Amino acid sequence: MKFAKSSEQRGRVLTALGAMRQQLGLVLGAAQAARETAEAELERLRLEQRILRAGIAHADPEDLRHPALSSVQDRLNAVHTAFYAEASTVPGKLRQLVAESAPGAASAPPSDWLGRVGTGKLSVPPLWRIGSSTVDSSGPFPVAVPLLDESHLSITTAPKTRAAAEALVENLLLRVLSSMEPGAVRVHLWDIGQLTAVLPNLYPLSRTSAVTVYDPARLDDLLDELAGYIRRTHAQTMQAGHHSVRSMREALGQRTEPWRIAVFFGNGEDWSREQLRELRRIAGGALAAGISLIGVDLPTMFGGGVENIRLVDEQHAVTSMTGQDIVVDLDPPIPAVEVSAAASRLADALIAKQGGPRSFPDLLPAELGRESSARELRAPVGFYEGDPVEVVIGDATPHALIGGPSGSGKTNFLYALIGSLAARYPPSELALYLLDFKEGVSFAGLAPGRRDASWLPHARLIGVNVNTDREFGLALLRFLADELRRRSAAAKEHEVTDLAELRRQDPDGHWPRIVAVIDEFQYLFAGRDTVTNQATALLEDIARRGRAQGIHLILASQDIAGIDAFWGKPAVFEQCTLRIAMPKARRVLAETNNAAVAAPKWHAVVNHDSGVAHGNQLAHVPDASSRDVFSSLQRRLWELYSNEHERPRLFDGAHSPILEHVPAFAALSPGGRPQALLGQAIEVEEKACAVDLFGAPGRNLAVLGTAAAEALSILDSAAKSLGRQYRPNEVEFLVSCLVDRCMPAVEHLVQWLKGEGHLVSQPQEDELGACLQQLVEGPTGHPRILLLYGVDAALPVLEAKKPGELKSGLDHFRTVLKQGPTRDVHTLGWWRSTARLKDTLGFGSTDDIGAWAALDVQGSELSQFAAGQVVHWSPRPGRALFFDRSTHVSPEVMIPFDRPEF
Ligand SMILES: Nc1ncnc2c1ncn2[C@@H]1O[C@H](COP(=O)(O)OP(=O)(O)OP(=O)(O)O)[C@@H](O)[C@H]1O
Repeated sequence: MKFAKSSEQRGRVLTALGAMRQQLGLVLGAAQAARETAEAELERLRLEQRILRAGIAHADPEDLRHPALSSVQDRLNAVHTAFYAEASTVPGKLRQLVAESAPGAASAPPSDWLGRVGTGKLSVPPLWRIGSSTVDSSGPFPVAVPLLDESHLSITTAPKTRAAAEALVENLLLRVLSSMEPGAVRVHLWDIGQLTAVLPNLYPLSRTSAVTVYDPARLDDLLDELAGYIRRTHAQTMQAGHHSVRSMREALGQRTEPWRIAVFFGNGEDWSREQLRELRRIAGGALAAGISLIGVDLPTMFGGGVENIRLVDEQHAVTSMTGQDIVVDLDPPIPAVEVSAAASRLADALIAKQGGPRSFPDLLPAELGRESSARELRAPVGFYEGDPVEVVIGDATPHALIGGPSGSGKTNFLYALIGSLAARYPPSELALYLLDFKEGVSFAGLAPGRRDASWLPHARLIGVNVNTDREFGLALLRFLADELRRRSAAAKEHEVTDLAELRRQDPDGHWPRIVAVIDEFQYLFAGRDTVTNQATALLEDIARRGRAQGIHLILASQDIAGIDAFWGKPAVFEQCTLRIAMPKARRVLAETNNAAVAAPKWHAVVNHDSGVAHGNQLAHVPDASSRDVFSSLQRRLWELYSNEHERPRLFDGAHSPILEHVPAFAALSPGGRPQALLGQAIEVEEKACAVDLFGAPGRNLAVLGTAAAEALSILDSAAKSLGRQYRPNEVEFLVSCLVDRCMPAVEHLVQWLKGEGHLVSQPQEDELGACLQQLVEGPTGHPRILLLYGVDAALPVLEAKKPGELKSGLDHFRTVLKQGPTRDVHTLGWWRSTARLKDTLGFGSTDDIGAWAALDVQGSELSQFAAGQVVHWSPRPGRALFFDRSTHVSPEVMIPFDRPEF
């Protein structure tokens, strides 16, 4: 049973194996057959190839005997017939294609369009006619080449065909300029050999922006311009999320930039390696920026898309569009007079459209305050050939440097910029801090004035006449550095790195971009002193870190002086990547960039590339600073925003404030810790310098120096401000004046104090000793303020001891200074020299004078009263140096209040 089963199994296996063998045989047989067929086909194709190469007439006799010949011949005959059947339809198809792709002036005969103004706006015809060709009896068909947005063109001439090449280019340009609306296309012409004009018939257009002719020696200028333009447009289109000007135009449905055609007439000679490299680079990026290049006899091939036209003779050419075998009959040149007349008409149309020279209102947007500054600030400052030229303050160009000699229009430029920005961004998006170190009041009009009550709502601070108050510049820088820190901290808290992100994360925060304009900023560095050192450190910090936090500097100066000021401070200079050069400005742009030398009056070279030539953009800056021009915008902005925004702080170095007008004085009232106001602090915020008179040793004040008006002002404001903090009969002023010419002023103060209901006693010189003794030895009682004018004059009397007495008046005075403050007796005294103060204090410590205000006293004399530190102080009228050891690290400059003379 078992045996039967296994033999059955074996039989099944053998059958299966047999079947498989048969299948394999079949497969192998088929493979063999297929291989033979393939080999025969290969043989046939090789034969076909040989015959095609040599032609049947010259074929190898061996091949003519080849068994596959007849099948090869059949196939070739079939292809031939099919080709000619198809070819007869080609001219017709081409006619149709050109009619569709090259409408109007792009292909029609000149008589149809020459002299008419084009209307093309958003798109350009893809093809442009250059001539025609004939291949069969069906007649000529048009030959057209791609250009704008599509391709570059490379033309090579044969001997004696140069004029034909020029006519070809001229015809093409005329077709383009006549198809598109005025201003839509700009042509740049450069010819290596032409010392007169290139394409002279187009000359009428060269007085407009439509055609610019470059001097043969200034190829670099053209290359720089094109490279700079490509760079700018690239940045702009990428930022807007597009890869080319064309896609941006199509997406936006509006033209943001004109098309450009740059024509280079070479002569086959070599260019410098650098120029060739630059040209190839330009060719690579040009089409995306809307630039087409036309090269005639150039020693290089263009990168990017290019079509070639090779002139065979004066009327004929072959092109890469049509292939080597088709000869193109070039369109005949248009008569010169007709070209000139048409060019004039196009030029007139463009000029009419551009509407002549632009003025300040043309810089302003249709609606005020619509832009957001989250990413950057962008505003036009002028016009080039009718088109606006913008300034961008943002990531790549966080800070600006403006230079130009006196009278070249820097201030006017600043007004144009400020106006254009303020009109676009509301004050919640843009805060301006404006400082002018010039002797003058350039920005004063932006603050409320007597003639015009309006102010610029974006301005937070306006500093004028600060030429002698370098400390005010320092104060502004300190303020900006503090704001920088505040913003950095907020950014850290929200875990973001820049202003745009911070604003996204903190939509309710108030984070405007801050623009600080400092005119004649080099004053900050005028002197080898602490102001210069501190200003340098602060400026570097702000310049380096301001970009991310939306704090921007605009530094203006009369060129050399300003640039020299950067010696040893390259960080600031390098961060100012936006350069504005007024005509004849030197050293604002890169060393080899001479654009400012050639800039006409009332123009500026705007350069966003650290002054390198390819970044040059020339702009005519409209008059923004003459009467009523800026102020009419200011009034509109003021009407729009002044309700929600405070008026700017005006710091005018030429005018000292009046005590009674300052907010710190108005805020004083009885009840707190008494505070003597001495003058105005040189700070961004309006703030007074004050001494706290509390019950601790040293809470006395010494005024030092001979400048009587300032000394009187300081003591006057100290007394009046203290007076405001006591109720009637609460405090006693003991007033003694030992300087005759100051008597009337002191008397005036005494009357004022009495009028306020305060107790006033006026000890005479010979009573002073006894009075001082009384203050020390008598009962404490009510607070007393000792006001002593010209203490030094009293010293001889005070020093004298009365017979039988152990202590002199001076001894009592020293005790008053030492112990008085803890007994509610504070001395406010005026010494006319530091030596006399030293004499007064004797061997005692200078600590008893806890605060002082120095007038015409040299800094070196003051260090002993400032804990031994080096004191930099060059006395100047109307200013004092103030130090309070309980609050100051180092002394600060102060402006004594204005005190009417008697
Ligand atoms: N673009 C302009 N169009 C018409 N007038 C202008 C223009 N720019 C400046 N001006 C006029 O020229 C004069 C000098 O200009 P501006 O005060 O701006 O020069 P500046 O370079 O700031 O000179 P300085 O450094 O001496 O102050 C002013 O009277 C101004 O009105």
